Amino acid sequence: MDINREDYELGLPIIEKAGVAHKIDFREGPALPLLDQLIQDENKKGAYDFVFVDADKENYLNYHKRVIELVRIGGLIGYNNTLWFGSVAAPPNAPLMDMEDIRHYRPFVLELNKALAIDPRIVICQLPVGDGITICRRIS
Ligand SMILES: C[S@@+](CC[C@H](N)C(=O)[O-])C[C@H]1O[C@@H](n2cnc3c(N)ncnc32)[C@H](O)[C@@H]1O
Repeated sequence: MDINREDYELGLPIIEKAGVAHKIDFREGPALPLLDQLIQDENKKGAYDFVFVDADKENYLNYHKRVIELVRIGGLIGYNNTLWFGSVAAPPNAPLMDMEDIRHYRPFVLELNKALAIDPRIVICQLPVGDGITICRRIS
């Protein structure tokens, strides 16, 4: 899923070169209504092995509420940017807080991180690579 087809097409040559294009069912549009459509379909619930979320940070928690229903028990969900350039652990007066994007999205990433940490349906692992990826394994 991506709101922007051009972003998907950017990676498509690599997907084709890897010989896996036939596995892609690309959906263009905002992810929230697309996910809502998917969870209406009982056959899609618990049907996915792995979901990777790397889109608008404002909606990460909304994505989690839906994606948790789609991934199977034992399956994985990855959330990108969960360190948000280190800002999630930085003091409010750290120089990086002067950057508009960092300041704006930080509360959403913090909200997600806190919600994941106490969600009894998953166990989580924070990978401090790149901008931080939280891997969640659904356990119930
Ligand atoms: C940082 S890019 C990551 C793309 C991909 N994961 C990659 O690594 O190539 C973020 C993507 O989220 C998409 N995006 C932003 N808001 C979205 C939304 N509401 N619904 C679906 N996709 C969205 C953007 O179009 C963009 O392609």
